[in-house]
Amino acid sequence: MKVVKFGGSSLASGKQVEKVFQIVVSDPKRKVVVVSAPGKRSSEDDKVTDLLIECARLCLQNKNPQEKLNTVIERYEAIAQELNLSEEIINDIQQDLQTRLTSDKRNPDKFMDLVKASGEDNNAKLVAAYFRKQGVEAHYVNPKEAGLFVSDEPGNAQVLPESYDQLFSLRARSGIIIFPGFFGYSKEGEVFTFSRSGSDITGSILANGLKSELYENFTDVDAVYSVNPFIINSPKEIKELTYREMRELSYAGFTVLHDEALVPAFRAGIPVHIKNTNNPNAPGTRIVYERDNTNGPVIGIASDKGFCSIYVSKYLMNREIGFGRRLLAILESYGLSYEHTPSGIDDISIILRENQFTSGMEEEIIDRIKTELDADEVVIEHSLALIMVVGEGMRHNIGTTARASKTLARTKVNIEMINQGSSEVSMMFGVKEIDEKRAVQALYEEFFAAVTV
Ligand SMILES: Nc1ncnc2c1ncn2[C@@H]1O[C@H](COP(=O)(O)OP(=O)(O)O)[C@@H](O)[C@H]1O
Ligand SMILES: N[C@@H](CC(=O)OP(=O)(O)O)C(=O)O
Repeated sequence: MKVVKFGGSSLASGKQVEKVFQIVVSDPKRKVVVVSAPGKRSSEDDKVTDLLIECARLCLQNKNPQEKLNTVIERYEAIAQELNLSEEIINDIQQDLQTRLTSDKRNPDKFMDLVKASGEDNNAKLVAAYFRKQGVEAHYVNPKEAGLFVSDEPGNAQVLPESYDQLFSLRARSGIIIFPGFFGYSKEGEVFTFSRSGSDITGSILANGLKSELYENFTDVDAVYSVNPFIINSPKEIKELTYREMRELSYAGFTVLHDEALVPAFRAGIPVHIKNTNNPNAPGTRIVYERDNTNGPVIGIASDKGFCSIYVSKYLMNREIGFGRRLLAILESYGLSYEHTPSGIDDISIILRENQFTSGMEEEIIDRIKTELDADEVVIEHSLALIMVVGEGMRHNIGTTARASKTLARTKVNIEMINQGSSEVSMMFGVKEIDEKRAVQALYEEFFAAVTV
């Protein structure tokens, strides 16, 4: 059997839901269908999840969410009308939203998760109703009833290991299971969501729990491209990737799959297949343990903005036992997570996402590093982009780093820092945000101009 996940773009309208139905029934092995909330119908449109977040925010500020709420309901209404579903489903959704929006707000983060999760929950009910209307046995299954338990971290939940065994029993159910993505329940029975785009994670958890032969992830592109299609027009499609390569690429900016979504499938050895709802006959991209290494050293180039670096230098830092630990402990005390720590003999840089800083935090941190660690220099550099060049072939190829840095030099992009991943399947270049696009374009030319991926 197969677990199939459809993203928000695949469920944005009635026409899209019809495509989803056709895809599911065309293969009897497609037993479990994980759905997201309706996404954007066009680039100017809103995602239902974003509208729900806005509704919850307004409620928390004691403001009237009615206008936003109406827009959410209109989205479901439009889908239901296109699919000729009865009014009843919309009444149920309306009632469900009212109940959630008038629930306990003493813990704002929990309230937010309860409202956010309604996007997928109500959509799963709607999709199940449509499948039944088409004469197919289909059942909405609630994550609590199925045993999908998660940690109680609002907006960032993690699956609890015992869930996997519980989910296995779903195999025995008759018909097609329509399962809402993006959230689970804590042991206390409260709703907690994964981080944004987390329906990908739900699909992978179910694939693992149900020991599925394949996890198919349907989205709105024909394949994972070797570079973000917003940076290069029609980039080369990737046919096959290893889990390690995809994990690095999704973490570094390939938003087509949530970066945490591979782990459950990987642990159970389940291949992941990315496919296009709008073009299901396209071969798509397979993510597997091992692949043939015939494409050259690099399989993909990802990039992301919004980073900063805390540069710390101190003469004889190399001899000072515990310096790194004490430096990271300062960041830990502010709840900051870091991405990379390239270092030299007397200096170290900590790379982190700059949106984690609250006002005044930066000055305090500089001050503490200077006084507590007696550092000679502490400088925070903002507006950095990280470019990740990824490929299993890099391990066996000499000179890939040299090729990449020469290319950036030729393009007149200054490299602020370099980090060769210890896994040897990636190398990272830090550049100024304004140089990101040019840098990625030049690297793409260098590594992909004459290559089949
Ligand atoms: N390297 C890449 N390959 C394919 N798509 C990418 C890549 N990098 C970013 N994307 C973006 O990911 C999008 C699909 O992910 P997402 O919007 O989350 O879809 P869904 O609605 O199916 O969850 C694509 O439309 C594309 O814009
Ligand atoms: N709807 C949620 C979860 C999700 O996975 O959505 P999508 O499949 O549209 O990325 C979000 O927007 O974060």
